[in-house]
Amino acid sequence: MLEVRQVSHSYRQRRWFRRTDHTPSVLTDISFTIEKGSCLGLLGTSGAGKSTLGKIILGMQQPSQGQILFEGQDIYQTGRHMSKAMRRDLQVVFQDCYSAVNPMMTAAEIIGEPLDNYERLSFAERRRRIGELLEQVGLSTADAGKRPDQFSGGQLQRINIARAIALKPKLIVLDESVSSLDMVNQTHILSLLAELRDTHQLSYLFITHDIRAAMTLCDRIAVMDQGRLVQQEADCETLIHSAHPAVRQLVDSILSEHPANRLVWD
Ligand SMILES: Nc1ncnc2c1ncn2[C@@H]1O[C@H](COP(=O)(O)OP(=O)(O)OP(=O)(O)O)[C@@H](O)[C@H]1O
Repeated sequence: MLEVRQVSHSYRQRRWFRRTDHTPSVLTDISFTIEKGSCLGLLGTSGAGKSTLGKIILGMQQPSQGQILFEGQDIYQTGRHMSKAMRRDLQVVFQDCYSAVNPMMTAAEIIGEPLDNYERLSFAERRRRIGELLEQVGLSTADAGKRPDQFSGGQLQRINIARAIALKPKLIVLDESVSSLDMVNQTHILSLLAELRDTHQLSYLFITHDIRAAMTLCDRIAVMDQGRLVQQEADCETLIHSAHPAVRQLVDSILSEHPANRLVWD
């Protein structure tokens, strides 16, 4: 469904009285595919280039080189912006659930926004769809009139997920979508995402630095280091025992949280 083909990128820096400069390469020759109904975890430490790649896949940043093929079509083929139909099929859920919403809007207005942009629904149908979406993400129709400050972080992320699935997209980029939540909420949102993937045949690109979360949700995990894809595995055991320093760093960062694996100083 999605093919990232030999993508490289460096940001341009505009300077006064000088030609535009290119910064060093942020992404180098990245290739992978995501099949329908599957979830690829994109892991890497801070600055590895994960969010840049997410933006490129979402049509927000044209890559310096390479192609993003969505259902066989290059999303940048018509210039700098992707078509409206493709934008509908590609949605995103960001890490910061509070800044992703307008604090003055109600849950119904937030979830209803993409419906208003893409579909001409009657008042009753719009209301029915919003109620259905709220229930799909584990909230209730009674929450429709509440504003963001009346929800917990976990509940508000559910509203963001409801907005992302409102148009029945084919692929959702989850950019650190559970990272700011506590462990209990993380677990709930991860199982909600798994349930939605199965019922709607959704595909996910799950961007994270948390290998545990990735192993919970993803069928395959790709690890990035300094703009390069250094390992891609479907089998968690193989990944856990990888000798690559970038993978080891991610694996060791979770193991050290377990008391039995902590260093003991005499
Ligand atoms: N708009 C920009 N202009 C110039 N450089 C940028 C821009 N956005 C990101 N970068 C640089 O690109 C590199 C990769 O950043 P990116 O945000 O993609 O990494 P990341 O893996 O998502 O990191 P994090 O996990 O901290 O969000 C970094 O060195 C960053 O400074």
